[in-house]
Amino acid sequence: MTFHEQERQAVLACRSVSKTYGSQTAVSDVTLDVAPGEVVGLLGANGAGKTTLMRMACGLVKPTAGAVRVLGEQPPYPPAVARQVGAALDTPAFYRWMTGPAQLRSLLHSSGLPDRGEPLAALRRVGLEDEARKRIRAYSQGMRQRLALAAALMRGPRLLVLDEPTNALDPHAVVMVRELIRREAESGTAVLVSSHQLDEVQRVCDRVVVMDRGTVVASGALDEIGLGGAESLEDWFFRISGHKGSW
Ligand SMILES: Nc1ncnc2c1ncn2[C@@H]1O[C@H](COP(=O)(O)OP(=O)(O)OP(=O)(O)O)[C@@H](O)[C@H]1O
Repeated sequence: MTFHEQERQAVLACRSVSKTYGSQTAVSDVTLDVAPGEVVGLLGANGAGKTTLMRMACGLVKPTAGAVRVLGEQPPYPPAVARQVGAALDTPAFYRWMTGPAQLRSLLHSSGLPDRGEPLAALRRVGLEDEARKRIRAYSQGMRQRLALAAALMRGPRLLVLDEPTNALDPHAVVMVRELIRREAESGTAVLVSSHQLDEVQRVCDRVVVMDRGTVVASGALDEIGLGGAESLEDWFFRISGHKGSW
């Protein structure tokens, strides 16, 4: 497949993307595709550039150089494309006085969409149906994280961008999120997910991309990166990054 055919097939295509903040390079010359039905894990130490790359993918941060495309369109995404992007990034901004269903409904309305039952269905998918009457200010951190996931899923996205979706979750919720991500991918959604939980990444991702100080230092399909014998993704990560204990 040629480079251009590959780009046409990808839901998300990042081409030589960089982002600098003053003299600080957050992301440098990253090229990355995510195809329909593929789950790509973004790995790397704190400050490696994962969140910045994900923000650029969602059109929230403008690249200093290079191009990002979702479904062939560059940011700012037209509404028809923006609706196909579901994102749960670091600290979601919720109206804390609202209930979960009211918050999700308000997100639908702000994009000009009616409520056809998506908010309650999404809350059920993340196991928050019993919290429907509670105001968000009374949610635990894990509940807020699940609400962010519900918001990302609600509109049936073709691209799902999840920044550390399980970091505050209890073990049952971690399994639920894993199954949910796999189910989304099986239905054709392209998923880009960052995580420091390498055992989870190994369970859920088809391919991993490792970033270090803004650049991609390794990448590959999980069945191709040569996890030797009993080697885990964690062992592989430390072997290729050569700085055990730094994240
Ligand atoms: N708005 C900003 N202004 C200045 N520097 C920034 C900004 N956002 C990110 N950076 C810097 O860019 C680099 C990459 O940050 P980023 O948040 O993308 O890393 P990360 O891989 O997501 O880290 P973590 O694993 O801790 O979430 C860091 O050095 C960070 O300090």
